[in-house]
Amino acid sequence: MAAPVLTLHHVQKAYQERVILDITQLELEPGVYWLLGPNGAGKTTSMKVMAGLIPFQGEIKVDNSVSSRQSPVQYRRLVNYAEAEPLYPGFLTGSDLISLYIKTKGEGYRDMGSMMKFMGIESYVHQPVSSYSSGMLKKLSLLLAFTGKPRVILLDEPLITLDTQSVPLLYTLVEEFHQQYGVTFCITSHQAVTAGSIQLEVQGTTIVKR
Ligand SMILES: Nc1ncnc2c1ncn2[C@@H]1O[C@H](COP(=O)(O)OP(=O)(O)OP(=O)(O)O)[C@@H](O)[C@H]1O
Repeated sequence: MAAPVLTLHHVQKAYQERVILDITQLELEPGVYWLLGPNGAGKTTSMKVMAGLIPFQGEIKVDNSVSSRQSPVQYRRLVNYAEAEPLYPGFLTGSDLISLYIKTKGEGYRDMGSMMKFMGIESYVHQPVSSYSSGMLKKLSLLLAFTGKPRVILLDEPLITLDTQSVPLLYTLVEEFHQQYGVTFCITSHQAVTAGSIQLEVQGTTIVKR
């Protein structure tokens, strides 16, 4: 059995008094996970918790060493997150955002220029994001999730607004980053995710392996 990449220990998240997540222990070995569950089950909440973006009780560790609680900055460099509906200040260009991410996350596994070309965003990357369609914005946000040298990449609803030509490109990147760089993925989607071989399900307040 491979060592876990992500370990959730006594993780609890409540909005006001309502408990949304209550996970005693969950260990994710290296892999590509597809997080399933009906509307309102808690998938986005789980992603935000795992990304260290919202307050929660308990602790999450990367590689059993970097703690979301004790080393939040280092933790966030190791866990990248792409939101379901990304929002950025409209006056910034795609290039501004890419430069900012590279500055904070450091050099990536792959050259950003070739990834931009691969995802087909190089033709509009110098325009302000206020001029992007929702699909153009989505592609940019997905690309930003591949910056730096993360151990885990969380993709919340990556397929929404993505055109049919771009879906296999995303799967290729997921496969490459998993196989070549050992990145673990956790993907939420209401559509079948062919790249996701291991299924996780949000059941009640817990995440279980199917
Ligand atoms: N900021 C918030 N404040 C209060 N309640 C919230 C907040 N965000 C989410 N919730 C509630 O938490 C529950 C889980 O929401 P979440 O967005 O995680 O579900 P989801 O599984 O991602 O749903 P969907 O499939 O519709 O995207 C829902 O009942 C929702 O109303």
